[in-house]
Amino acid sequence: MAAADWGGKADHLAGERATAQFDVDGMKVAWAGSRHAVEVADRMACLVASDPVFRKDTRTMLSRKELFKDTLKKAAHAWKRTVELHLTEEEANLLRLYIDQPGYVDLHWVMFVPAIKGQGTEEQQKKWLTMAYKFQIIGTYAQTELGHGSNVQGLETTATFDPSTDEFIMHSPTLTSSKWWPGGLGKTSTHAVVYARLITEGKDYGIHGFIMQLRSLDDHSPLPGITIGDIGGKFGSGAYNSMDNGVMRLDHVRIPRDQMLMRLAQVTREGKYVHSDVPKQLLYGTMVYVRQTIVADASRALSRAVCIAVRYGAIRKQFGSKAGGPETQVLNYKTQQSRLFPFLASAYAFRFVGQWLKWLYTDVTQKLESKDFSTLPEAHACTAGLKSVTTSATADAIEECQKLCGGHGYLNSSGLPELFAVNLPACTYEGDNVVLLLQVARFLMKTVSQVASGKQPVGTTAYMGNIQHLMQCKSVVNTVEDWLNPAAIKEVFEARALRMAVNCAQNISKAPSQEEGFSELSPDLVEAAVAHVQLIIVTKFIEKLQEDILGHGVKEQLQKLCGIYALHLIHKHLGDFLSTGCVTARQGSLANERLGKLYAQVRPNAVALVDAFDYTDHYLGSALGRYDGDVYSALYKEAWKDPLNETVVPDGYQEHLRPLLKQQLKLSRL
Ligand SMILES: CCCCCCC/C=C/C(=O)SCCNC(=O)CCNC(=O)[C@H](O)C(C)(C)COP(=O)(O)OP(=O)(O)OC[C@H]1O[C@@H](n2cnc3c(N)ncnc32)[C@H](O)[C@@H]1OP(=O)(O)O
Ligand SMILES: Cc1cc2nc3c(=O)[nH]c(=O)nc-3n(C[C@H](O)[C@H](O)[C@H](O)COP(=O)(O)OP(=O)(O)OC[C@H]3O[C@@H](n4cnc5c(N)ncnc54)[C@H](O)[C@@H]3O)c2cc1C
Repeated sequence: MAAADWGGKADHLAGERATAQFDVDGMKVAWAGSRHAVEVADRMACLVASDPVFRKDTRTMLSRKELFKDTLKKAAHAWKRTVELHLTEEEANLLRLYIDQPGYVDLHWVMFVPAIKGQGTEEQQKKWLTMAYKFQIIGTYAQTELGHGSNVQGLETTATFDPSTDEFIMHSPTLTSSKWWPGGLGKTSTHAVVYARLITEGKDYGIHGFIMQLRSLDDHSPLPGITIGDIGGKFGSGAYNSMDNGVMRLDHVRIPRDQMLMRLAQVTREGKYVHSDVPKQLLYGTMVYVRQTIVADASRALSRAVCIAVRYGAIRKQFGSKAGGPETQVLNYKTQQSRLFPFLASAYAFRFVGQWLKWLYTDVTQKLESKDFSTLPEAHACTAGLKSVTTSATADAIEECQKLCGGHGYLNSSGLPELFAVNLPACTYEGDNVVLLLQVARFLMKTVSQVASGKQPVGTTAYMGNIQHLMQCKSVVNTVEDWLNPAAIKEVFEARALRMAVNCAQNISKAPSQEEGFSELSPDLVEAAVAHVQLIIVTKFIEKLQEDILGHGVKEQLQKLCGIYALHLIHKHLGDFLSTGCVTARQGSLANERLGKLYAQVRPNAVALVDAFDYTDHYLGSALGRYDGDVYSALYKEAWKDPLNETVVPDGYQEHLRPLLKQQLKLSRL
C-alpha cells in the first residue's frame, strides 16, 4: 500500500527490498493481527492520505491559534466523512488515528464515552451516550487538578448534595482544586465527567464522577459559575499543542442529582449514600481501559520512529573504504545496528503484547459484567505496568532515533521531533510511569506473600508458584546457540523477576512497618516491577511464535526479533541477572555474542521489516522515512516551505540588520 502512495517513482531502496528473506505481506498480517485488519487499515490510511484537508506537512509552522483551528477543521471533516461513508466504529477509529493530530475528539471517544459506559447506570448511558454518539455534545474527562494528579484521593473539588433542591453543588474551594489538564476542556468541550468529593448529610464519601454541562449548546459560552480556559503552550512545535488542555474553576454550580454517575454508588432523594455491590476500584476503570490502548499507541509510535531511522540508515552514507571504494551505508555500522535493531524488535514485541492486553481487557470486562471481579487486580497491574514500560521505552527510543539520523533527524521535516513531543507525555498522562510501577510492585508484594502462605498464583504471576525451582536454578546455557532456546530465555527472565521481588519482600519485612519498608525500598521495587513486566513482554512474544504464522520466512524473522528483544534486555540489565545469580558472566557474554549474530541476520531484512508496518508516507510524515528513499530531494523541497523562506531578504533586515552592518562598516573605515 505504501507503494501506491509512493506512485511509481525511482525506488532508492529497491536493493534493500530485494534482499528480504520473507514474505512482507505475510508479515503485514502478523503485525496487524489479521488480513481483515490490514485491509481496513489500508483503506482508511489511503482515505486520509488522499484528502487535502488532512495535510499535515506544514503543521509545525502554524501558530497555536492556526493549529487549533486546523484541528477543529480536521475533526469536523473527519466526522462528515464518517457519516457520509457510513464508516463502522473500527473504520472511524482508524480514520482518526491516521489523521494523526491530537484533539478534543480523542478525549470524547477514548475517555468521556468509556467513563459513562463504565460508571453510568443503564438509564444514564441511554441518555448521555445517545447524544455523545451523534456529537450533539462533546465530552472530556476532568479528573486532574492543579494541586493533584497522581493522588486521585487527594482531589479537592466538592459535590455537595442539597436535598432541598435535589441537586449537587459543584465547587472549587481552592486555587489548587482548579481542574487542570483535561484535553478539550480549554476551548471545545460542552460536557465533562468531573471527578469530585461527594458530600452528603455532612459526610465526605470521597471521589465520584459527575456529568456536567460546561458550555451553552447555543453559543458555546461557559455556563454561569464556570471559569474556563486553555492552560497554555506545551513542549515542541505542532505536536500536542493542537490539543486545548484546559483549566476550570467552579463557583457553586448546581447540577441535578441524576447527573452523578450512579453505577458504583448512589445518593437517594433524601440524601442517603448507598454502595452498589461492585468494588469501588471500578471508579478507576476508565484509566484501565485507556492504559490498555496506550500500549498499542506506544508500539505504533515506536514503529514509526524505527521505520524512519531504518530507511534513512539505508540511504545515508558516510566514509568509504581506505582504497577509495563506495561509501558505507550508516545502517551497516555495527554500532548503528546495536542501537537500532533492539528498537525494531521492541516495536514488534510491544505490538504483540498490546494485542494480548486487548484480549485480557475484553476478558476482564466480560467477567465484570457477570459480577466476577477476581481478575481486576491483575488487569490493573498488567495495564499499569505495560503502559509504563512501553511508553518509557518508546520515548527514549524516539529520542535515540533522532540521534541515529544525525543532524537531519533534528529537523522538523524528519518527523521525529513532533513524534517525540507527542509521545513523551504518555509517560505522564494516564498515570505517571513510576507511580504506576509502584502499583505493580504492590501487587507483586501481595502475590509473594500469598505464595509464602501456600496459595497458587494464576495468570501473569503463575510463574511465582514455581518458587522452589526458580529461586535456586542455574541457567543451562553453555554455547552461543543455547540462547536460541525460548525455554532457556524464559527461565532466566522468570528467575530474575521472582528473585528481585522476593529480595524486596524480604527487605520490607525487616523494616519497622510495611509502609516504611515499601517507601524505603521503592527504587528497588520499581526495578522489580520492570523485571516482571519485561518477563510478560518476552513471554507473550514467545507465545505468539507458537501460533500459526503464515507466509514464507515470516516466523523465522519473528524468532530472530524475539531473540533480539530478550537478549538485548539481558545485555542491558546484566547487573540484575548477575546479582540475582540467574546467569554467569560467561553466559552474559554468550548472550551478547548471540545478539551480534542476530543483528547480522536481520540486516538484509531490515527495510522489509519496517515496510511490514504498512505506513503511508502521509502517516509517517518524514522526509527521511519516505518509502522511495528519495531523502535528499524531499529535505530540499521541505526547507523551502518554511515561512522564513517566503521572502529572500528577511523581515527585520531594515530595523536591525542593515543599521548594524552599516555601523560596523563605518567603524571599520575610521
Ligand atoms: C488516543 C489516546 C488518547 C489518550 C489521551 C490521554 C489523555 C490523558 C488523560 C489523563 O491523564 S486522565 C487522568 C489520569 N490520572 C491518573 O492516571 C492518576 C493516577 N493515579 C491513580 O491511578 C491512583 O490514584 C493510584 C496511583 C492507583 C492510587 O490510588 P489510591 O490512592 O486509591 O490507592 P491505592 O491505595 O494505591 O489503591 C487502592 C486499591 O485500588 C487498586 N487500584 C488502583 N487503581 C486501580 C485501577 N485502575 N483498577 C483496579 N484497581 C485499582 C489498588 O491496587 C489497591 O488495591 P488493593 O491493594 O487495596 O487491593
Ligand atoms: C499531555 C497531558 C494530557 C493530560 N490529559 C488529561 C486529561 O485529559 N484529563 C485529566 O484528568 N488529566 C490529564 N492529564 C493529567 C495527568 O493525568 C497527570 O499529569 C498525571 O496523572 C501525573 O500527575 P501529576 O501531574 O500530578 O504528577 P505528580 O504526581 O505531581 O508527579 C511529579 C513527580 O512526582 C513523582 N511521584 C508522585 N507520586 C509519587 C509516589 N507516590 N511515589 C514516588 N514518586 C511519586 C512522579 O514520579 C513524578 O516524577 C494530562 C497530562 C498531560 C501531560
